Amino acid sequence: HTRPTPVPGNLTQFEHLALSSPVNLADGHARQELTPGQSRIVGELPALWADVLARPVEEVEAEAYRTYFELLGQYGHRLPSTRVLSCYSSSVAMEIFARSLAAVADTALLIHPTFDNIPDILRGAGLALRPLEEEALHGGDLDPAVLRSVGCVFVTTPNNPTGRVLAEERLRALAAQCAEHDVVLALDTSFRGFDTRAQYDHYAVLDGSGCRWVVIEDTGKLWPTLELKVGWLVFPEPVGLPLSEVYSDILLGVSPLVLSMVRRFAEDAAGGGLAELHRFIAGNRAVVREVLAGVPGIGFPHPHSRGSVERVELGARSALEVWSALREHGVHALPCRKFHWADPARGEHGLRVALARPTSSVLAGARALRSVLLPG
Ligand SMILES: N=C(N)NC[C@@H](O)CC(=O)C(=O)O
Repeated sequence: HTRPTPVPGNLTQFEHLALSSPVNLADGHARQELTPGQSRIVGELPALWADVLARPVEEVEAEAYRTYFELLGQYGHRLPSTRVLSCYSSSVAMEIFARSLAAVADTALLIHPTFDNIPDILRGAGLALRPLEEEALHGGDLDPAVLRSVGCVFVTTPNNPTGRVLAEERLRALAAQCAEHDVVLALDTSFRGFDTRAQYDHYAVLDGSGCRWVVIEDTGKLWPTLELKVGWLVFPEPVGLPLSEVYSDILLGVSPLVLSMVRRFAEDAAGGGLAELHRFIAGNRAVVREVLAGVPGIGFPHPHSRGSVERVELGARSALEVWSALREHGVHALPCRKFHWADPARGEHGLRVALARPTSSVLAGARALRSVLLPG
């Protein structure tokens, strides 16, 4: 008699359960097959190892973030005031940011919904949180009374799991409000690689705004690099946060081999790989929508999302019950309850499906979901 698995307490624990499952459509990490160009880079790793041994690490690091940032339209790293700190992952970067922010502020205004490790990390650093609904963020200026009550506005863009992108004009207006109220503006841009609408030069806008800002960039969601990735903390000096000091508590630096591999993947992406990835993800999104078409009560609340995840609304069905039924088929998706960190009930009927997977896995998972939704 096996003990029933307790319901995981956060999204990453759901994802951990999925790691060894036959069809893992839970986490937002890239698990599609390597392209031929990417496979060739894997074959180059021994040569890259020798190459980085012969070069200064700061040169390898600058080459990596320049190539990656400029692949995605971001040129502000060239500004003399810009600092870039390389971290083992975007969540490590987030932890460093949270500890630094907590040294100078006690409350953050955080986009809602979003991936729950963000509020968990911010609260873990002792910060109180207020939710910023997407509609309010995209709708126009924020309420000055709210801005006066927080030390930071934190926005995930493109957002997870909605795919909603902060448009350039909205970023400009938000940064101006943050400058006016001396509120730190923080952006988590982990999904920007999937959406060209998120690839206008954010740094040009931020640098011109006069506000204090921090951007977290992430290479880990785009390419299937077995968790070999970099999270970058990007900010202007002075930013009024002890980022460098807290960084030095956590690490000295990331592997130059990983930096160099990221640079090569970014070069391959610039040579056509990124457009191919977008087509691949769009194809997998179409598979999910086609297989589930016609199932009563099913909805796709984010029709314009281009991110590597798709939220499916299940009508009156409980996402947790569907998640359990899917597990019987060896398939894992992600119940959306915990994305709604300030109002979990709004995630009760949502299920997120990962799209950065082999198309055969997406097809198998969507078919299993259809069979669970249409029993008999
Ligand atoms: N440090 C954590 N918790 N990592 C998981 C996170 O990367 C997964 C994610 O962002 C997503 O599945 O959308």
